[in-house]
Amino acid sequence: MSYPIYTPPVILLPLVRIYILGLRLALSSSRNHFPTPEVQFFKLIKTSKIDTNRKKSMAACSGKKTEKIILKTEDDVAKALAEYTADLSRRFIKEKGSFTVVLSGGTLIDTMRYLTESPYKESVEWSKWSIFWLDERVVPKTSDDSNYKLAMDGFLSKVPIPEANILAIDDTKSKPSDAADDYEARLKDWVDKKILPLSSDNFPKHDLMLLGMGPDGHVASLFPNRTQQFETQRWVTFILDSPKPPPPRITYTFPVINAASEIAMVVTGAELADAVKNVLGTPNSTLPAAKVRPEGLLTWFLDQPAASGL
Ligand SMILES: O=C1O[C@H](COP(=O)(O)O)[C@@H](O)[C@H](O)[C@H]1O
Repeated sequence: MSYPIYTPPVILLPLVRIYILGLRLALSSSRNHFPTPEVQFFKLIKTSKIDTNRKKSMAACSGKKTEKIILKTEDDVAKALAEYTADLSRRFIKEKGSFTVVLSGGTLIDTMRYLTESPYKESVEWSKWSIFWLDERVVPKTSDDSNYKLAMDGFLSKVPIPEANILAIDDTKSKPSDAADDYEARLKDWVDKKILPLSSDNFPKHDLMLLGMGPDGHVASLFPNRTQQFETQRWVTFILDSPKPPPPRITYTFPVINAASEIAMVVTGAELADAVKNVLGTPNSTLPAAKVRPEGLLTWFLDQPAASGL
C-alpha cells in the first residue's frame, strides 16, 4: 500500500505551500515582537561590548517579568542603558510610530550620557520621542534643584527632541497641589490626543520609565514614611515635606508607574547596596522601590558596588 505522504496527489501540493507560507509569516512576525528578557540581555552584552566581569540572573523577587543585569562599573551600566534604550526606541517606533519616555532626576541623567553620543545621537529617531517627568521639584526651571534643568543640561539640549513633545512642569504654579493638578490635566490632554494610551485600569501607559532609587529606597518622590506611596486614584500627586530637599515636589503615583510597558531601575554606587539588598534580597520588602511591579518588564541595571549585598 502506498501512502500519500510519499506520493502526494497533485491536489495536496498547493495546500502544503500555503501551510509553509503561513508558518514563515508566523515566524517572522514573532521575531518582530519584543524579545524575552533573556534574548534582550544577550543582545545587550553582544552589542555594547561590556566588560566580561558581569553576571545576570532572572530575579525571583517579583515574578518572571523582572530581570537583573549586574555589570562591573557604572560606565558599563551607562553603556548598557544606552543600548537598551535605543533598542526599545527602535522597537516601539517600528510598532506604533512613537516612543514615550519618562525621566527621573538624580544620577540617572548622567548615566544616560552615551545616548547623546555616536552612534545613538545619529541613529535614534529623536523626533518620535516624547518626554515626561516621573517627579519634579516645585522650583523655577532655572533652579539647580529642578529635574527639568538637570535633564535639559545633561540630555535634552544634546538631542533633537521637538520642544512640543516635552511635557515639563508649569513652574508658574508655586503651590505643589496646583502644579500636580496641572500636570495631571495636561497628561489627560495627551491621552485625549491619543499620544498616550490608557492601561486596563485607566492609568496613562508610557513606553519606558527610567527610574533611579535613593539610599532610603525611594523612587520618584515616593518616600518611606510618607503617604504618597499609597495613592491609588491620582495620576500625579504632591508632597510638601520630602525628606530629601527640596521639600515641595510633585510625583507620578505607583498606579501610573506600574502601568508602564517597560521600566528600567538604574542603580549604581556602594551607597545604594543596602537598599538594593532590601528590595531584591528580602521577600517582603516594604521600601517604596519594592512597589515597582509594572504590567510590562522591569529591568534592574546595577553596578557591582550597588549589587554587593546580593
Ligand atoms: O530626589 C530624587 O531622587 C531620586 C534618586 O536620585 P539619585 O540621585 O539617588 O539617583 C530620583 O530618582 C528622583 O527623580 C529625584 O527627584
